[in-house]
Amino acid sequence: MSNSNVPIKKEGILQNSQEGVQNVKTENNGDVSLAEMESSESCTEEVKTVALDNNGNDENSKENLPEPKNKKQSKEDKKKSKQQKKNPHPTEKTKLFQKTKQKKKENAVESDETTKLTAVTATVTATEAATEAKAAEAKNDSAKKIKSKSNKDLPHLKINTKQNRSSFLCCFCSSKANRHSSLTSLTSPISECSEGSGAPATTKVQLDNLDAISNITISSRDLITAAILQNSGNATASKTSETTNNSTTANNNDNNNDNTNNNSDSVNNGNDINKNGVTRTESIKVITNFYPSLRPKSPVYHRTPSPGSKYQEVPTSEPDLSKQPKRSAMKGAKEKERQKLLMKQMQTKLNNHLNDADNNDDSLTSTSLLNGVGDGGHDDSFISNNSNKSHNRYKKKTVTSKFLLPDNNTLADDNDATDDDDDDDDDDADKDGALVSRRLRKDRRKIGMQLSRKLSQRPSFYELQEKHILLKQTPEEYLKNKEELKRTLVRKLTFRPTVTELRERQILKFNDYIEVTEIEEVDRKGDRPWTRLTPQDKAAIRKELNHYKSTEMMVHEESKQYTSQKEAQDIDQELFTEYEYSVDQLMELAGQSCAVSFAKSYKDKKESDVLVVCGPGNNGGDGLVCARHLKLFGYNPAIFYPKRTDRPLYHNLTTQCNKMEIPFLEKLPNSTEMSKHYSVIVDALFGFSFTGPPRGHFADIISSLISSKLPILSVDVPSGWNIESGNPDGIQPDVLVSLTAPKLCAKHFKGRKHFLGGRFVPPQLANKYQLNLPEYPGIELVVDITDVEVKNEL
Ligand SMILES: NC(=O)C1=CN([C@@H]2O[C@H](COP(=O)(O)OP(=O)(O)OC[C@H]3O[C@@H](n4cnc5c(N)ncnc54)[C@H](O)[C@@H]3O)[C@@H](O)[C@H]2O)[C@@H](O)CC1
Ligand SMILES: [K+]
Repeated sequence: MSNSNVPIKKEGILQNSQEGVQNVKTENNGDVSLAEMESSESCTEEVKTVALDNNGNDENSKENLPEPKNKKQSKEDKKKSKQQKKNPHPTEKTKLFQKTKQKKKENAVESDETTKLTAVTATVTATEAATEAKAAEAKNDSAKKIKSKSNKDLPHLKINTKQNRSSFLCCFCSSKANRHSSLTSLTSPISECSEGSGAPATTKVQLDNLDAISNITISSRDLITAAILQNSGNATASKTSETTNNSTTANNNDNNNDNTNNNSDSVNNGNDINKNGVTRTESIKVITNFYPSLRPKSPVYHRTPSPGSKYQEVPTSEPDLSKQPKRSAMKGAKEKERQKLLMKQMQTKLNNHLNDADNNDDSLTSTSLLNGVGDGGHDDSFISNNSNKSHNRYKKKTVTSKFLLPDNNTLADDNDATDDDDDDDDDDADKDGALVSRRLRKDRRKIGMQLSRKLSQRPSFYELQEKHILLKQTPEEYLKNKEELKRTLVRKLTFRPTVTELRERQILKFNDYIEVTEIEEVDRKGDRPWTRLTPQDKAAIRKELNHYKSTEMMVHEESKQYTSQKEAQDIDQELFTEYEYSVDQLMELAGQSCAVSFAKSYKDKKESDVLVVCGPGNNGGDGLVCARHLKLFGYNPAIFYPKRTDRPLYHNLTTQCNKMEIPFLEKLPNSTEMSKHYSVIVDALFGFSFTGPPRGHFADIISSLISSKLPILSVDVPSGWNIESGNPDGIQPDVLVSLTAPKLCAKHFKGRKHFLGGRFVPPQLANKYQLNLPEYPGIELVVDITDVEVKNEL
């Protein structure tokens, strides 16, 4: 059975190269040829692949070209080909080639001492010497073709120079120590391995060229691919090696007849066995970081050369597909609980760490990072900083770590599998560990700041109470406060004033009783139906009522001859509305009537000073007009006008007084000064619209007027009097000038003179309201009614 029929794809796994990528290749001619791809600084990330078809041929090479070579190598190959043509003895050629490569390898060791390598174990067996000549010829032909092609166009191994870890394992020395030595010094010939004594000379030639493949980095994906392929290849080789030893040898002989197939097979079939019984095996052990399940549980790579056997058995190990993860990657029902638990642990640990000094690396290294707590916890791997070895293995996860967790015991299994390999990288692990520590510290600070900021933004206790999230009081306290409030209100109700007290304070006003008397029936049927009362009808009704009230009706004695305040206001409004008088007209006549009454009353006080006190209403306007006429009559008036009105009428009246050089007092003199400077006071504060007790400063003004003891002439109504009942404690004017008609309160006037002014009331209106006004004598504007019995006052 020919191994060439097994489509095995192999990649040279190299690491950490800054110099480029190189390829290892064997030939079926028994001689080991190394096709080195030229190193180039510009292609540190370049990926070179080898793609093989099912026949084991290189798909990338349409012409099945051999491995690419640089010019220098091509020249060397040319020389070797020439030498082979001249002296086709394979042994001498191999020796020369080995010497050359040994020198190159030593130079590479000096220039690349700091390079890290992980894992590649390769054993290559050579074919029989009889086929070397033919293979050399084929190689020579291939090298010529390569000259015309660039390296990029040639078939190549897929090698990524990204830094990563892998294991390099010597198949000849399966022991830990020797593997270690092979890893740390890949450039040294494998023949130096003490336990690789079983390796034939041809193998030494192959491994001597490993210096060219040192220090090359591959990606994780490549490592995984290589691991899978390598494992399958090893398995295939192991299964077939024992049973097909002889046939394999024959097959190799067949392959020698085809140079192109030889080239491919030499790369592909690392487990091929030549007829000398030397096993050609490459073993690659790859430790992947992201797919632990792909790793063999017990990675044992044995080379167990059987005595007398021509091949080497390499046991393989399959990935344990039945292995279950410790935590489910799916978001299950318990996922939230698990996340809560992790968050609790994280917060506890963070609080402890935040209290520690930032430069305390030891405390940091006692923590672990947990990935993906916030996003579902898909990655449950932990990093334990107690072990620097683990840092290196998990450094990629550290970059994406988000939270700290106090857990460092989850790497037991992984460490078991990699302890031996990680011993080789202690120095690197220290550096990586420092990086991880800094990263951890940075993440920890960032998380700490975020949490601190969130904590600082949390609502306070009182805010929660205001938002009714937290109850301000317990239910018991609420009921207790409610009962207390109820008792307080009931106690206050018991202290409320009685009806009598409210009546005394004039808060409640109502009649104590109603007297009902029987009267004779009155026929009120008219000649025509009453639909709308005319003013004459109203006047007739009012007259009838007044007559009835004054003669027959059993009413209060004071109400028999006087009308109400309401009636006086109605007459006033009717003058303005029905008779279309203006206020100016009536006010001028009213004021003039007051001045005439003043002159009639105080004939001996001409040229004396008169204080005219004006209020805010029309009664005050009457006072302004009176003052102007007093000025004209020869008196010396002064006006105190504390509350002025902005209406044009009053503005004009004020202006007129000013033009008449009547002074306006800014301040009312006290009673003493008032009595000293003035002879008479004209009271024009309030008229018939006054209600209630005087408000504001008017009470003091009225008191001052009373205290002055000066004679007071009141316009229409003594200010501060109740329009119907008067005020015995108020102003007691010397002269009262009633306008239009005497008001009910005029009954209480006990002064010296009582005049009726306002000779402007139309007779119809007087008749309407049954005023029974006295006749004005002659052309007088006023009539003295001091001694006249007034029957119908307003
Ligand atoms: N048809 C008539 O009888 C005429 C009446 N005239 C005069 O107009 C007067 C009526 O004028 P008004 O209707 O403007 O009334 P008032 O001149 O009597 O005064 C009303 C003003 O006094 C204020 N006031 C009322 N009660 C108060 C209180 N307790 N404390 C403090 N301020 C109080 C009111 O707020 C209002 O500004 C009559 O008395 C008379 O002097 C004349 O001007 C023309 C014709
Ligand atoms: K008055």
